[in-house]
Amino acid sequence: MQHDKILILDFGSQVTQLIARRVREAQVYCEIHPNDVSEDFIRAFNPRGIILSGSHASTYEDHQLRAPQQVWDLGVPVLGICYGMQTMAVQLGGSVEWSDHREFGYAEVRAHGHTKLLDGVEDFRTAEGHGMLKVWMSHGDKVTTLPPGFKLMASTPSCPIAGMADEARGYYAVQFHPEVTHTLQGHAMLDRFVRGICGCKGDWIMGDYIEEAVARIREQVGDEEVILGLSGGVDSSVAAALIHRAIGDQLTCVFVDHGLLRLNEGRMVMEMFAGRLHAKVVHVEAAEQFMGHLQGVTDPEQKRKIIGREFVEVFKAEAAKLKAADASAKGAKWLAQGTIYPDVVESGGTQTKKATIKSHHNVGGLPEQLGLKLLEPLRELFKDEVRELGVALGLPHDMVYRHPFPGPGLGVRILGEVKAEFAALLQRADHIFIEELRKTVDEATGKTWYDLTSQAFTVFLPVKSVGVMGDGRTYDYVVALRAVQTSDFMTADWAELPYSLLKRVSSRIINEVRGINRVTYDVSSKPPATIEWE
Ligand SMILES: Nc1ncnc2c1ncn2[C@@H]1O[C@H](COP(=O)(O)OP(=O)(O)OP(=O)(O)O)[C@@H](O)[C@H]1O
Ligand SMILES: O=c1[nH]c(=O)c2[nH+]cn([C@@H]3O[C@H](COP(=O)(O)O)[C@@H](O)[C@H]3O)c2[nH]1
Ligand SMILES: NC(=O)CC[C@H](N)C(=O)O
Ligand SMILES: [Mg+2]
Repeated sequence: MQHDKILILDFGSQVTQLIARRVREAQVYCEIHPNDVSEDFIRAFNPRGIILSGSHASTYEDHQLRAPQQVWDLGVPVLGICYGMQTMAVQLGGSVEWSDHREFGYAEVRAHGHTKLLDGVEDFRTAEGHGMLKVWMSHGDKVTTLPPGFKLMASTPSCPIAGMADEARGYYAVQFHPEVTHTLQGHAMLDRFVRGICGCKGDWIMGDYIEEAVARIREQVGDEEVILGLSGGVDSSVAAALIHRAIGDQLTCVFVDHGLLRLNEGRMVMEMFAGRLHAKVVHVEAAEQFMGHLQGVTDPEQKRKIIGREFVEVFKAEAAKLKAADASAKGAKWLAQGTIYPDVVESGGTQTKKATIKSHHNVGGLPEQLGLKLLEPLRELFKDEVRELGVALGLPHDMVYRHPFPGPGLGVRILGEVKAEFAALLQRADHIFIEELRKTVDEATGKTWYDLTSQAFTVFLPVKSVGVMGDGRTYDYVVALRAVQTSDFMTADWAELPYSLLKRVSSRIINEVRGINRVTYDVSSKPPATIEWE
């Protein structure tokens, strides 16, 4: 199926991904590519419209950072946002200047004249009858001369040209950021642009996408065998359900129990996938192997490396077994992964060198060592689209809306040396915390505290403290509860859980988990802390 497509050219803004999110919410397919893609690429992409993102750069300092000429030759509508507006102005004959008045944050913008983009889109009206918009601004430079053919579309007192349009050519530009949620009508504007102005149909719907994805997987894979690392997390579960829908028993899922999973996780995953979906799942009991190699190791990075290495070992062994068991000696030719669009965007192009805070581990990097081709059916989707797809595939809501769980599991939630007895205590304490979060409804929003937090878990501290229970002295371990709210996991705030909830969790853990006599709550944000403790 051919979808109508929007091309987003990225000039390096921090919020380019959000443009794509908003366009997808308007049910229009779009992709983000670097601003300097080749003209052939643009022609082949065949967009119905193009959006130019913001940037940290200035047009009068960086003379190379421009939209390719093809953008203006293609004859499709173009929307410039912030730097995208400034480069549009400069490239089409207007001008941009440095301004001593920087605007950062909330602003009120007045709409001028009638344009297809802003007509009827407003937050309030002034006494004089001007339509006003509440927006988010982040700029120092501004357009000072309109390019020929353009008219004024919006202004603020300090930025007289805050929006401009050449409607005959379908060119629109705004100095503010419609992609961030602080711009209240931003969603409406982007929807207007992609559907109303570019004429995209709005055919990007997850329920319909299943059929298309299934056909594509069948075509790619043919009659070959696929293996997939199944973690019970959202991405790998949805990938498994989708691939299973496409090729049935040609898919073998490998679920590795390293002894560091959540309570009852192994049973839950097997019931779901083997029991309900009738997918082939190999349940690898590898607790001894992982625990054996972790014995005596206390350094967090070393623990992560060992766990990553053992994942690879298990996979190699399972792939070899599969090959040996296959009478036709074909064996698995494909490794499926739950890679999603943010993974693709974050690992592509414009990344700067960053310090290693911790080495995240999953089974990425496997294909080279295994000699398998890579199957990544979710690589075009954002997390919430993956979730919608999961629901459309019939996975239960609770599974699809789970908090993420790191590959190394409880291995990075037991500080210092990992021991089976610590894991057993932690599993039970964590289970109580999650159960109470799921049960407790916030009156103001009507949502459970599980849904109001992005990630919540319990950390085991290998220190003992003194307590008193039933008139006797206890000398037992301490756990910390952690609950955070975040949209991207790059920064996070600790969640302001109700005291009554914390009280119930604490008293249940201390009463029900013998071996723990003290519960604390982690009140650190990221940064400077990280979400996990190791
Ligand atoms: N216990 C495991 N057994 C098999 N594969 C695993 C296991 N843990 C992690 N993986 C693999 O590592 C990948 C990356 O893990 P990651 O936690 O980023 O994603 P996820 O578990 O699929 O989803 P979520 O982000 O919701 O936890 C998984 O998709 C899965 O293929
Ligand atoms: O698949 C994963 N493998 C890992 O090794 C790993 N380490 C951290 N995380 C998750 O990443 C997010 C950010 O965590 P940090 O603030 O602790 O770095 C949080 O959601 C963490 O749970 C991992 N996920
Ligand atoms: N966010 C942006 O795109 C800013 C563009 C430009 N550097 C300015 O400050 O005006
Ligand atoms: Mg996971």
